[in-house]
Amino acid sequence: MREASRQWAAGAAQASVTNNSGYEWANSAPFAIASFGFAEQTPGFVAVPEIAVVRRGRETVKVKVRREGSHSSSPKTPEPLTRPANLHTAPGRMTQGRWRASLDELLRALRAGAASKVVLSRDILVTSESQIDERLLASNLHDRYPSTWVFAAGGLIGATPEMLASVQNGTVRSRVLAGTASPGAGRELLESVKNRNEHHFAVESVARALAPLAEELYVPADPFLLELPNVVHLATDVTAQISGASALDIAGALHPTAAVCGTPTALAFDLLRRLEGTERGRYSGPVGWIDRTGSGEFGIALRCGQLEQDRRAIRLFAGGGIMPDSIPSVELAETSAKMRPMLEALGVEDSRAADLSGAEL
Ligand SMILES: C=C(O[C@@H]1C=C(C(=O)O)C=C[C@H]1O)C(=O)O
Repeated sequence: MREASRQWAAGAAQASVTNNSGYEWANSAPFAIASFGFAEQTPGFVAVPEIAVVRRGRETVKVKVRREGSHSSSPKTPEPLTRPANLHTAPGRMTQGRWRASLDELLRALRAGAASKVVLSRDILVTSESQIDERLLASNLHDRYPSTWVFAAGGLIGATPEMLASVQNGTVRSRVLAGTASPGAGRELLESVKNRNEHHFAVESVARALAPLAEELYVPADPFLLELPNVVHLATDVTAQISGASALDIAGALHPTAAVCGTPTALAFDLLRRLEGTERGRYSGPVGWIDRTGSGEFGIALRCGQLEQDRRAIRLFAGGGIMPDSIPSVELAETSAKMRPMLEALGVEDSRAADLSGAEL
């Protein structure tokens, strides 16, 4: 991410911008879309669209980018949206059975004091007889989960409720989530010591990463409830004033938070790498956009799936924070609930049955 930040700062600064829109903010064009791996070795994805339609509130701007020496291609007429045909769910690399076995081992390690919290994830594979149309998925996610940030970057598509870093003229906002329950169980969630501790680790990891960079830092004492159609989360909005750092720099400094890795970071990372039988890729990494001035938004890539090369399969991921007193069946149900948005967006009718059919217990 550091390298991406350096290259973007050097490249975008040279862009000459003609702004006919009448909107001041359009001077910050061009915009890049970027997504990075959970692990540092995973290749990232950065794209500067030749034509981008950028909307802020009610204001819409069409941004055209022409690279020196390249001819601008004329835009193609978009194909109509298509639904995937004959969807089938299959076990992922980390089946429910493997996940359970890993969870048991992880609980033993946590109870022996190996770490305080570790996020353990699993995956399922959804295949289709036709190519999966990411525009349809993004549009369905946006309709059903309007309070989330919907993304599609290099075949990684999802609707995340968690904002790693939103940066606008030196003001940084981070929405930290950790601690999850079924919709309607918010009161119990707020009173649950296990969930409050789990949440505290995540907030602390964000505050600790921002503190050395920030001129001002505000961390609310208590979380609020973020209600979504599939789950309810404990949430804390951390804000800071940081000058001279771009959205990429700040997202890079924050990642990985304890919401997706654990506490302490290095020990949790080693444990999850050993116990997760899947490669996370860009799931749970930073995903978002940045403009020429360094302002931008990077969410954490959650509630998402990665399209396979031929676009006839998509791998869905979900995880949860494991604490020494976690109850396996509750944690498993939580990962199923977190896969629901993507299964619904694909048009899988019974998402619970679909997850189970991909389970291979
Ligand atoms: C890891 C995921 O979600 C994260 C873990 C949470 C938890 O353990 O309670 C809650 C929100 C996210 O920070 C995921 O959705 O895959």
